[in-house]
Amino acid sequence: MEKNFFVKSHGLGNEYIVLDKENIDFELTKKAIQTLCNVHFGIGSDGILLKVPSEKADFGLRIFNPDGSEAEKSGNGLRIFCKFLYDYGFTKGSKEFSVETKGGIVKAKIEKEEKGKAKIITIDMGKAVFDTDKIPVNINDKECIDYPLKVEDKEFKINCVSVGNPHCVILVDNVPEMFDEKQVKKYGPKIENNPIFPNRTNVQFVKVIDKNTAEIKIWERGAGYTLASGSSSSAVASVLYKKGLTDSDITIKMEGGELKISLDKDFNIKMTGEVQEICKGTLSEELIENIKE
Ligand SMILES: N[C@H](CCC[C@H](N)C(=O)O)C(=O)O
Repeated sequence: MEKNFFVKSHGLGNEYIVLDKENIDFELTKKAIQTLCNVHFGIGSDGILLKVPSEKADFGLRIFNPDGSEAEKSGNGLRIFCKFLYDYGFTKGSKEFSVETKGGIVKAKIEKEEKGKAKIITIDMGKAVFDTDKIPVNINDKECIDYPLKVEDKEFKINCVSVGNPHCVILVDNVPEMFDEKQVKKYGPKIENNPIFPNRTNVQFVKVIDKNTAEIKIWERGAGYTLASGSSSSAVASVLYKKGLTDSDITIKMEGGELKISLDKDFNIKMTGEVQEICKGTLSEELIENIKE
């Protein structure tokens, strides 16, 4: 692989740049991440996936948001990373392997390939956790379900969960006006940065369609409005199942496409969906010089 080789892929329109730490000759600083993710000064992306060594799993992954912050988990990011590992020969043909993330070790399975390239991937996203001290959410209650949160002129009933990264799930049935991109972009950051979330949070606005289908709009921590999110889909499915609003197998519909989520009775999550490579190449010397400044 050439020095500073990169691949850019997307999972349902939520795109990432993949880099291999052993193959780049610059530090992935906050400035480097922000530049690479910027569509004008860099490649443009919803985040960076950095392949790193692991002692505990077959592979290691660090996930960075465009604002430079590090995420514990990313569902689309994991599917994109596992496609990269399989397509570029790192798994030596194996279709099942493990990946260590900041939010725990996950198992991956290449479900479907076409011409030797991974197309559909299932990720065991780990277990949904509702304990407020583990999410974390700074409120006195042990769990944060239907908790009233005032945000400017609105009061939301929030449901918080961690799937490795923190999520704040809001059903729109009593705030139907919130199922709208403009409204999500207005209130999303105010919730993301609310002081009850010491590590900030991802935010989802949810419309339940039936017992096996929900539709969501997403405001991501450190990334903003995105067309799809695997960890958000996992978080929403867990909250809806816990509240008895849906069954344990659910399709989450998003602007960028849909993901299949299945839960067991202990809230262990499986997520299945497509991934597509967009482009690959090497970062130019001039870009790297700018990043290093
Ligand atoms: N912004 C998220 C990470 C990426 C999540 C999303 N892209 C996904 O597919 O899960 C966070 O800071 O927790």
